[in-house]
Amino acid sequence: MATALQNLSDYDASSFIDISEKRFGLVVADWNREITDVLSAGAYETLLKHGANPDNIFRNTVPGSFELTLGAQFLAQHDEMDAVICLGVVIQGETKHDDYICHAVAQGITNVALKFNKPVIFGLVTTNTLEQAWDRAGGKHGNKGVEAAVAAIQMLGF
Ligand SMILES: Nc1c(NC[C@H](O)[C@H](O)[C@H](O)CO)[nH]c(=O)[nH]c1=O
Ligand SMILES: CC(=O)[C@@H](O)COP(=O)(O)O
Repeated sequence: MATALQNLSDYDASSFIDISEKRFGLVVADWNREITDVLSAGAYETLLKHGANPDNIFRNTVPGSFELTLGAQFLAQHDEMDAVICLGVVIQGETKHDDYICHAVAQGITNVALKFNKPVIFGLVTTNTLEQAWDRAGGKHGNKGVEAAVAAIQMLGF
């Protein structure tokens, strides 16, 4: 279902588990920082809203979305880390570079989740335009950071 038909910030919290003792890593790309900061705030506030302890949320910044995978692995490798949320914004450029980044990050994050057998969430905004990115960072389509935090909570209750 396209994001235009499913607001990223709409969800049903009725089945959420107690996350007060869960430890979350936030890995945030510094590229497009003015947007990724909004995604990060959305994820952080959603975790707190549903009972996470702020002392158990560990935010780290990486240079760009391509580095999200290694940043996620740095955190996921620790047994005490329960879930990792990766947040970035890749906006189509003049070349195919954005395609390579997005595909590498999607596969890389999947590999880290499978390797360490824990939720590693793909919170990557992959758009054609800056406007589309803002639409998914607190705009008309909601906040991808909220969606990513909800996915982490839901997977911890799997
Ligand atoms: N163009 C975007 C990038 N590019 C940088 C890469 O992610 C990476 O940091 C670089 O290739 C060095 O390894 N990153 C984004 O997050 N968003 C973009 O739109
Ligand atoms: C994907 C990006 O925006 C950046 O890494 C490269 O853009 P471009 O393809 O215009 O060089």
